[in-house]
Amino acid sequence: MVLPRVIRAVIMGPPGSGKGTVSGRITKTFGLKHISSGDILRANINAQTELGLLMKSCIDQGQLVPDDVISRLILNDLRAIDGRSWLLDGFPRTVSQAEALDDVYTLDTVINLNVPFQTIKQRLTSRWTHLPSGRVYNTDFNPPKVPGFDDDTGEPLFQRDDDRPETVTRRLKSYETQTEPVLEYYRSKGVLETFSGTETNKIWPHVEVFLQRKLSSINQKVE
Ligand SMILES: Nc1nc2c(ncn2[C@@H]2O[C@H](COP(=O)(O)OP(=O)(O)O)[C@@H](O)[C@H]2O)c(=O)[nH]1
Ligand SMILES: Nc1ncnc2c1ncn2[C@@H]1O[C@H](COP(=O)(O)OP(=O)(O)O)[C@@H](O)[C@H]1O
Repeated sequence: MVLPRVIRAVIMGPPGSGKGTVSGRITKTFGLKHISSGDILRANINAQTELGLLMKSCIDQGQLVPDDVISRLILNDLRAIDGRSWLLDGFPRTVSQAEALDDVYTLDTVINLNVPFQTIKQRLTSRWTHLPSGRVYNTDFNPPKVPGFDDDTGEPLFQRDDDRPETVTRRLKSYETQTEPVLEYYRSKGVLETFSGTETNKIWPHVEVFLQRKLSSINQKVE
C-alpha cells in the first residue's frame, strides 16, 4: 500500500500482549517504520553504552526507566526519521511520556491490544528473542525453524532476563498503575482503537482491516 502522507501511530498493550508480533505484520503490510523502545534499550545494553549500563538493572527488575531518559531517546530517534511514517511500540508508557510526544507530534491512531493477564504470563516465559532485530519467537506459538536460532540470520536467540515469572508479575503491576492511565488519555482524545482477544492470529485480521480503512480515509482527505 502506498502511504498518502506521513502516518504516526502507536501500539499499546500489556507486556506480552503481542505488540512486537503485530508490529512486524503492520510493518510488512503497510510499510510503517517500527520503533520499539524495548529493542532500543536492549541494543544499548548489548552494546554496553553508558545509557545501557545505567538502565540495565531497572529493566531487569521489571521497572520503568525514567520518563525524561526514554522520552529524549525516542524523540531523538523520531527526529532522525522525519518524513517517514512510523509505529511506536512500548512508548509512551506513562502520561508524562504521552504528553512529551504530544508536544511534538499529532497521532493518527493508537492501537490497543487488550489481552488477559492470565494468557500473557504463560507466553512470556516461553518467549525467545533475536536481540539485534527484535524478532520474537515462542516455543509454542511460532517456534524458530532450528530451536534456539533466528530464522533469518541463524544467530542465537536469548531468553530475556525480565521474562522470569516474578519479574513479569512486577511488569504487569507497573502496566496497571502507570500505563493504563495512558489509555484513558488517548481515549479522551478520540484516537484509541481497542482490539480484544487471546490469540494474535484472531486479533490481527481486525487490526489489518482497521488500518486499511484508516489509511484510505486519510488518503481521501489528502486528495
Ligand atoms: N501462544 C501464543 N503466543 C503468542 C501469540 N502472539 C504472540 N505470542 C508470543 O508471545 C510472546 C510475546 O509476544 P510479543 O509480540 O513479544 O509481545 P509484546 O511484549 O507485547 O511486544 C512472544 O513469544 C510471541 O511469539 C499467540 O496468539 N499465542
Ligand atoms: N516507554 C518506556 N518507559 C519506561 N521504560 C521502558 C519504556 N519502554 C521500555 N522500557 C523498559 O524496557 C523494558 C522492556 O520493554 P519492552 O521490550 O517494550 O517490553 P514488552 O515488549 O515485554 O512490553 C520495560 O519493562 C521497561 O523496563
